[in-house]
Amino acid sequence: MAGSVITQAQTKVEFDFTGAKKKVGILGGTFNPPHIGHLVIAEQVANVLGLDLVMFMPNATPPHIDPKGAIAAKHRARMVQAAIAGNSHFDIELLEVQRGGKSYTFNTMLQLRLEHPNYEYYFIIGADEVNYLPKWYRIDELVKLVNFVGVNRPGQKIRTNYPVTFVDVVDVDISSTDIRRRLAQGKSIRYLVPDPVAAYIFEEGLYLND
Ligand SMILES: Nc1ncnc2c1ncn2[C@@H]1O[C@H](COP(=O)(O)OP(=O)(O)OP(=O)(O)O)[C@@H](O)[C@H]1O
Ligand SMILES: O=C(O)c1ccc[n+]([C@@H]2O[C@H](COP(=O)([O-])O)[C@@H](O)[C@H]2O)c1
Repeated sequence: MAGSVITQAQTKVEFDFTGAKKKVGILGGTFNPPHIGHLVIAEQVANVLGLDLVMFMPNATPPHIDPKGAIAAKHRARMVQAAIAGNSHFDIELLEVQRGGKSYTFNTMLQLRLEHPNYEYYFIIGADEVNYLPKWYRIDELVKLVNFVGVNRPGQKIRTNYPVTFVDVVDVDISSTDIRRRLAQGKSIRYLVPDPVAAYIFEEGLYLND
């Protein structure tokens, strides 16, 4: 009897060690600044797909857009930290900020998969990025490294031939562009970003002269 209990326990430990991969979402972004839309999509995708964790990953230099107007990565990373504080299944991934240069997702995911062989990755992107996937660096190889998860975004129709899992989220019509514009015009951003992010923006005087 005791022997079989021990055998069962040993079998279970072996199964957990070798078989069960952690399901980890990644929300990559410029986060210039992070806003409620980011938090909503991360939370709802995690909930629907049963993710153990979502890593918010600020880039260093965005690979495809003119970085003019993107404030220093250290500010964007601190704002992400402030935005996710208090949610135990959100965390920050600083690999791209530490590596510097253009943040190509293919390079990042190769590195992360080497560092965490027991993680299965789900890379979350909004509809605008889903439509842009054909232009991503080494996209045909990248789709084999991660599971892409696409979410709806107001004003964006989704069209893609790439393997993307769609998760329907509550429409949140908020963008970093609009928040920067509001700040430059002296308009309120309250409830568009978490309070600690707004506090950081005002303390540091970010975006006021855009
Ligand atoms: N309101 C939203 N609904 C759905 N997806 C979103 C939303 N906001 C951002 N995303 C997605 O989150 C990721 C990171 O977004 P990013 O940091 O570039 O914010 P953004 O609001 O798109 O910024 P910007 O307006 O400066 O382009 C992207 O994949 C983007 O599509
Ligand atoms: O690797 C690429 O070619 C690539 C092209 C466009 C976007 N990305 C990544 O997609 C994420 C969202 O990008 P953005 O510009 O919408 O913040 C962010 O992690 C980017 O680094 C990556």
